[in-house]
Amino acid sequence: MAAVRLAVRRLLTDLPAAGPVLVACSGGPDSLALAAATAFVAPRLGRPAGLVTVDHGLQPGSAERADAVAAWARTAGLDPVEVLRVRVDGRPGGPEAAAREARYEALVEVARRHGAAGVLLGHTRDDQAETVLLALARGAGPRGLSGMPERRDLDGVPLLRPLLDVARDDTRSACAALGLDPWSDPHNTDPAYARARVRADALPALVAALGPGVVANLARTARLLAADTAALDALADAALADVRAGDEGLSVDGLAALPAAVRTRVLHAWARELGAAPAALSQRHVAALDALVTGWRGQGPVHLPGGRPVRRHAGRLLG
Ligand SMILES: Nc1ncnc2c1ncn2[C@@H]1O[C@H](COP(=O)(O)OP(=O)(O)OP(=O)(O)O)[C@@H](O)[C@H]1O
Repeated sequence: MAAVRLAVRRLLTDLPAAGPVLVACSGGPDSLALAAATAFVAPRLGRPAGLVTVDHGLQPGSAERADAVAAWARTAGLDPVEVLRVRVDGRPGGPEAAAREARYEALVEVARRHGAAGVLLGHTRDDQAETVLLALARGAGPRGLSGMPERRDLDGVPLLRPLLDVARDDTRSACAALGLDPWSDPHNTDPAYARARVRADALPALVAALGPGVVANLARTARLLAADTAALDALADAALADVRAGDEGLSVDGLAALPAAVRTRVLHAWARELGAAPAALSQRHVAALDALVTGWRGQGPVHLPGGRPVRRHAGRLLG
């Protein structure tokens, strides 16, 4: 419990914005331990704290579970406490992605309504290690290997992850020590999901082969790469401003003079500006844009996701 409380205390002490924090709680062990720690720590720091639980309506008994989480939260002194019932069907993508999208939409709405300083999520160090391993396996670049950020703004609402350096075993022990009975999400153990297989098989195999430090080390790699990625992103922001050729696209000479790591980030940012959806924009698109600069042999336009063509003409990239 001490580790979880300390992590929450650190986050709340450093939080600049006024207003309540809202714990997003599924009823699972990680977010339940987070909610319990927040209920303890926040009043001592003079910070109002509430809880939000989302009922996706996808599993039998989900409404009762959400109500039980909310009832517990009220007894723990959290206020406001809200159960948000969301509709998941009719959204694109698989059911998991649709549920996540609906959940984040609802969390942002409730945070805005309460003028919240942030929404607290229960991702742990183990979740971070799994994320890094999954990213490595799909050949991700430094951004993917940076894992989940400790803080990110979604539509102006800070999403905060205070437990990224807390072991999952600690959240489980904290729940046990408090006599809480967390809910087990069947998806977490369903081998149909890559993350569940990493959790059940891949990470334990790595720990067995390389030692117990592996989980913390993977999370550390994420932190190191997050810092480097942020620095490169800042350089790329400045470089994009430098290579703009007025309204006439980007200067090829300016782009060619940049280090590749900065240039590909500039091209990625510019493609997003031109309307390419980030999720659809792959390394392949960016490599094709880069080839217009560094591998020029008179090739035709590059078609960004969404169909917009980018061509090279008279020393410029035009979108
Ligand atoms: N139904 C929900 N309602 C509110 N918040 C949720 C819900 N589901 C997930 N979250 C938030 O998102 C975080 C990550 O959820 P996810 O299901 O990916 O992870 P988890 O490791 O199973 O977490 P937990 O043990 O808390 O369920 C949770 O810790 C919680 O903060």
